Amino acid sequence: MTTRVKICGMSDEASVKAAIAAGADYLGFIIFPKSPRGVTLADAARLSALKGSAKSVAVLVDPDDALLGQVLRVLAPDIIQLHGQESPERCLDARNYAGEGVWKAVPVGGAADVARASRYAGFADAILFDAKPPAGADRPGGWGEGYDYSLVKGFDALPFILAGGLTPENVAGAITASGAPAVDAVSGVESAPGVKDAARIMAFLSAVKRLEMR
Ligand SMILES: O=C(O)c1ccccc1NCC(=O)[C@H](O)[C@H](O)COP(=O)(O)O
Repeated sequence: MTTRVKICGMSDEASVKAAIAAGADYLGFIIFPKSPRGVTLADAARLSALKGSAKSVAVLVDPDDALLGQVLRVLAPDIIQLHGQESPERCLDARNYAGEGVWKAVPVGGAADVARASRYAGFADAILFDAKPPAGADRPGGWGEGYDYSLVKGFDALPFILAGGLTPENVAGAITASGAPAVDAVSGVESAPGVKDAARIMAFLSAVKRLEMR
């Protein structure tokens, strides 16, 4: 089975080119100033122009209508990923600003969190399961923390993407444990927060492809 891959936190041309060369399906642009990988909309648009057949994902945290409008005008992303406290109805609103749909990030601490993600069925197009951020964190994602990936196995209310602590070293095991049809990495393909590592991006994609060939 083919597993889709999103490399998130694109902030420079070299890493966009590395992700495309490695075969990434989605490139994530984090429009959130507190992130070490945060980019301006103008920079996201400039980098997104290099995406070729990959899809662009605008990662936003509780955006208001004004920001959604700017995102549409400047970046025109294929996907909007909502990574805050957005309700199902807010996900539905955000669909008007994305070419292909909305992904809702849901932090997973236990089985109840996974079950609660079903409430987004009919409102979002996919769930991105992620780790819970550390207490007092100033951003909701990109912490490199994992969790028990088998908790999401069998989730079928919506398509899902597995995220949270994925690395070239653990992604094959995580796919096997979760049955994920798509995976997403930020910290695991960096050499330092916000600094993408082309060799680790390539190793991540290679690990996914090796698993598919088994
Ligand atoms: O990565 C960030 O800095 C970030 C900041 C604010 C909102 C979302 C963010 N990341 C979004 C993602 O989709 C990450 O891939 C996800 O949180 C997993 O990150 P990691 O565990 O570092 O791979």
